[in-house]
Amino acid sequence: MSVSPFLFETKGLTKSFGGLIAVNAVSIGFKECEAHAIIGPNGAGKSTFVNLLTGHLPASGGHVMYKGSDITRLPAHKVARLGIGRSYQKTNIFPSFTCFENCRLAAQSLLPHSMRFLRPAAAYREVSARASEALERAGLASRAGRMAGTMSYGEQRQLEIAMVLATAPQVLVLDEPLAGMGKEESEGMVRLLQDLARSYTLILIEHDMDAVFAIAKVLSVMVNGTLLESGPLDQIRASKAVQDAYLGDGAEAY
Ligand SMILES: Nc1ncnc2c1ncn2[C@@H]1O[C@H](COP(=O)(O)OP(=O)(O)OP(=O)(O)O)[C@@H](O)[C@H]1O
Repeated sequence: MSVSPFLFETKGLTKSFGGLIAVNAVSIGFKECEAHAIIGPNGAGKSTFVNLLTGHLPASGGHVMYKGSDITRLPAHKVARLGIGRSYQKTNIFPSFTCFENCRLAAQSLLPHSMRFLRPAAAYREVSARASEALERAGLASRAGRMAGTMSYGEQRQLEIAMVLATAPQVLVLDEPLAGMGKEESEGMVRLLQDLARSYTLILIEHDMDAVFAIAKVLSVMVNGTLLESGPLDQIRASKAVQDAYLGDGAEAY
């Protein structure tokens, strides 16, 4: 039996909503510690695809493989516990809690089973340490005691990333992390994601093509639920099919 070169992989993944096939037999491989962006016009099926990847939606067909195991039927909380962290298009924080408390809650929610046997004080220390590390990694150490809802929009999106990091993931699945950000905030987020791409497997949905080109090493292009092409940045940039369908004259419209 051949060993897959991929950490995370879909095989013929399909999702229908009634008569609409939102994701149509999509097979994509994600290598360890590689930044991989999924791009495509509105309605191409990108969010549905990552919802299938992370167990937030049940697949109609096909498979999701992680470290050689079939995880297609696992619910979202079990997928998360395997080390697949996920952020959402909309901010998902508790605004009246501090940044530290938000991260601590995130860390606690995915406490590994092994840690459930720790005494409460030791578990509290471990969870607090994870929360502090995550804030530091996301560039928010100085904001630990700040009430989340009083921060700028850009910092709230950074906090969301910190909350995912607090769950000690190996894979980060980020759905439009730059959405709604101004120029300066976007630049800060790109730097953060470039840094994270050095230690995590990053799966990114993003419409900002400058950001995608600055962060991702591999691109997969979806159009109308199907995978048009998947490959290294230069291959996708040079692809006639991709230019015609997506990156051509109208690319900036997305
Ligand atoms: N829960 C649902 N029920 C019915 N149709 C849905 C559902 N979720 C998504 N769709 C449809 O599936 C298609 C793919 O949507 P999806 O949100 O995955 O696209 P997308 O590429 O993420 O778009 P965007 O870039 O605008 O976020 C669209 O036609 C959408 O209307």
